[in-house]
Amino acid sequence: MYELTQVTRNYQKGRRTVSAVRDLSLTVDDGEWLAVQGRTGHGKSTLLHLLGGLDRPSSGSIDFDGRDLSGLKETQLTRVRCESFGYVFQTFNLVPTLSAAENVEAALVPMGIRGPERRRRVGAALESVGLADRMRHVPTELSGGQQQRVAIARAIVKEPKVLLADEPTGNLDEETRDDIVNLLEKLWLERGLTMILITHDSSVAKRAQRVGVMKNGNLSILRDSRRAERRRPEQRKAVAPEGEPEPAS
Ligand SMILES: Nc1ncnc2c1ncn2[C@@H]1O[C@H](COP(=O)(O)OP(=O)(O)OP(=O)(O)O)[C@@H](O)[C@H]1O
Repeated sequence: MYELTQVTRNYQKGRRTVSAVRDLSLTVDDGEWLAVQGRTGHGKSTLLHLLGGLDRPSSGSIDFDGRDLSGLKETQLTRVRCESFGYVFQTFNLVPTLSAAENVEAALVPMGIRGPERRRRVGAALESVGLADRMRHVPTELSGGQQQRVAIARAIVKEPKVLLADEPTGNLDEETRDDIVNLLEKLWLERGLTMILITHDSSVAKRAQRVGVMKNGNLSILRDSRRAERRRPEQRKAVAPEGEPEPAS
């Protein structure tokens, strides 16, 4: 799915060059769930933006399903973003004047999906996040957890291959956090998504198949239970103790 080779993303801060991501090489399997932890300012969001085609590397390549994202023209990249990637953010990023259904629908407009098919997909997406009865509510009429569910519906309504989530539970209380992680896991399993999730919360990260830590722009893998899970998927939740760091692969 993803093959990152020696990816670096530099930013200019006055005269100083900051390498937010530095010489990072990483492979992400089709259908895997990778959690990324790390202290603030160590490049997690920058990595997620690069994976989602929202930003381009200063050097190195990001191969996604056989295409180097860094070499695509803007129109091609927009298309890949639109069709293949769903995004979920800490602050939900819903349009305040639009209803839940309209917020979800907005993701389908650039894809040219119209009429009854659009309505069907919006209804199904809101139903799959448990909000079929809140379609006409605007964000201020919804709780934080419900707003994040709308944002998740907006991400999955496109039927993307990849779900990229930046601190999706960062603004939620513990109980709501667990509900949202359960929902993300259900969608990941049901839809065969590749899921890459940034979190400061170890109790969220431990639910993933693979956990990495970003430090100074590079990623070290702390735990990898993909092989064990492939053998015994029904025991997924039973696998897991944290291991020693090893280089990203
Ligand atoms: N657009 C930008 N322009 C300049 N510097 C940036 C930009 N985006 C990120 N940086 C810098 O790159 C470094 C990594 O930032 P990034 O947001 O990726 O970290 P992070 O690990 O996601 O942090 P947090 O947990 O606080 O979100 C920081 O030093 C940040 O100031």
